[in-house]
Amino acid sequence: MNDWIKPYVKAHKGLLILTILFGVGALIAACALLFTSGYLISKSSLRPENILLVYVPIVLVRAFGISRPVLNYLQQLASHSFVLAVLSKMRVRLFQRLETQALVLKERYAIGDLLGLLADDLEHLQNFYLKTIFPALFALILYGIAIIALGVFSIPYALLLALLFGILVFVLPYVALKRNRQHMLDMKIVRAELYNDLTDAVMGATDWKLSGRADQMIAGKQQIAARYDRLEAKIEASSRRRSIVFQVVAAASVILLVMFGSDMAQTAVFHPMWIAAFVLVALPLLEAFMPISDAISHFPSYDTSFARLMEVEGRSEDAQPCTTLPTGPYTVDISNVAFQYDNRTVLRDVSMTWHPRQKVAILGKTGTGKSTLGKLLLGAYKPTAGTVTINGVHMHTLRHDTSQLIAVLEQKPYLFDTTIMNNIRLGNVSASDAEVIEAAKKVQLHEMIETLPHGYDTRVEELGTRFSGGERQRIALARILLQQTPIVLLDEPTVGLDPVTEQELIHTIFEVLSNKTVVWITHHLAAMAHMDTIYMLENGRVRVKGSHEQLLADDARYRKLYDLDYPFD
Ligand SMILES: Nc1ncnc2c1ncn2[C@@H]1O[C@H](COP(=O)(O)OP(=O)(O)OP(=O)(O)O)[C@@H](O)[C@H]1O
Repeated sequence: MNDWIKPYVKAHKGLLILTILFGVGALIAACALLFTSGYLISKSSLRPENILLVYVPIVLVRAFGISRPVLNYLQQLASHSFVLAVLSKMRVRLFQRLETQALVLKERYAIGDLLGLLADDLEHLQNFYLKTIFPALFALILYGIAIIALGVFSIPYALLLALLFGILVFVLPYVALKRNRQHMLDMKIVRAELYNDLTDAVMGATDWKLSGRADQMIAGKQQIAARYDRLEAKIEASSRRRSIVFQVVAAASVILLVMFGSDMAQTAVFHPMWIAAFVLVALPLLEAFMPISDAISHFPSYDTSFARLMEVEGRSEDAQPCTTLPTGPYTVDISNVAFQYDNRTVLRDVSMTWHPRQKVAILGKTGTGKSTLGKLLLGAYKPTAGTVTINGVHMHTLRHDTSQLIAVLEQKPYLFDTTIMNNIRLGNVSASDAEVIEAAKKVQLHEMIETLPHGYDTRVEELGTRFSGGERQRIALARILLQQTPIVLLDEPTVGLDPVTEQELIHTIFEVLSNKTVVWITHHLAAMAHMDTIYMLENGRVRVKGSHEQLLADDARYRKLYDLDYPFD
């Protein structure tokens, strides 16, 4: 937690000091306003012969009346500037940590968890300062000043007031923290469950509807929401009970100050005129103490927010990043690689070397570790044993530079809800319109785009639903052409396409990628004739390797698979 607070507090010390000065200043001005007002009322009630006799308190009331809101405003300005500056740095830090895990994000976090992290935890931390730390700090400083000020007149009264105010400043917040700790933690868990459940429900809404169980899904959500409401009601009830105790102690403090005033007046320490002044000061003091208990009771939820942020940090790649990108031509070397997920070995002793412009297929049935090998190539994971290098540089040390060397075409490329032009330009944001059109022509999309109502400025709706599978792959392929990487990784890019569209796409892919290294991950043999080397994986090992013709001739298993895919060849 310290790690997510200390550096920011240090970096914005100036704003923090200003916040404290203005905040305490505003509260002192509020006390002084009521003090001088009390004096002014008492003095005026004695009918001073001349207005000049109360001239000074009148000016002071005006001065404090104006300075209080001004200082309050300045305090808000400084505290919000501090919080916004800190939050923006925290946000950048969180995004940077998530970015290093981008390729494995979906496997590591549920989408609801991520939303909770970004929307809830981070935003929530602004309350940590604005609603908890600052008010508690101001109240504490004011508590000290009030007791010292009273101690100047009477030590016993100061001690008694220290005791009463102590209940408000220390005991009630402590009780609130103790009693609400579990409720707050439960609330955080239920809220995370709600986020998770809702994202899951939205993603799977079609399936709920089609299975005729939409009502059941809604009832499930209502149950979680009801649990959340019950927890909120419990916290609310304990806040009400604390409020009653607060009012009783506050009343006792006012009575104590009345007694103090009259005692002082009787022993002629000061004139009875000052009694009202001392009593009225209690009001802004009590107002400052009021929000502390509620604020402190939220501490456990900040704790969990910090814990989740630290967990993300702990999971981010800890390897030393490579500082210089290797220069081409590029050879990829996979040497004796093994990989485990949670102690379960999915790749064993895998070795391959891919030369520049080589066309390579990683073939194997579902679950043999093909995609895992792809992720090792992209540097998303560090191998458990062995190395994956490009011109001698370990892939997992390349981090975001990987995208300069390897482009990826997946089964379902994501199309963003913007124009086709922008969607293609994603491959290289500095590409001109002419370069985008050139790429679209190469992947044979240009004519289709020209027929759309706004041509290249036609918007791709969310998830790209207006395009067919083949068209989406071509848009993604055009992106890859603009990205200009020497290596392209294709992970089942033609799955789900009809055989004619598939063959047309394969033809385009090999035509436009002829001068690049192509790594094709698949369980199906459609593109094998274009490959220089095919590696057949089985149970995480390379069972056999060779060209399409060699394997057809020498490997019965390969031949059988080919016959299943293409029975009439
Ligand atoms: N993040 C993960 N955590 C734990 N196990 C995983 C993870 N990702 C994959 N696995 C497991 O590792 C094995 C290999 O998975 P991988 O996705 O690499 O196989 P694949 O050959 O690409 O399969 P497919 O063709 O179905 O995509 C599978 O048994 C899978 O369940």
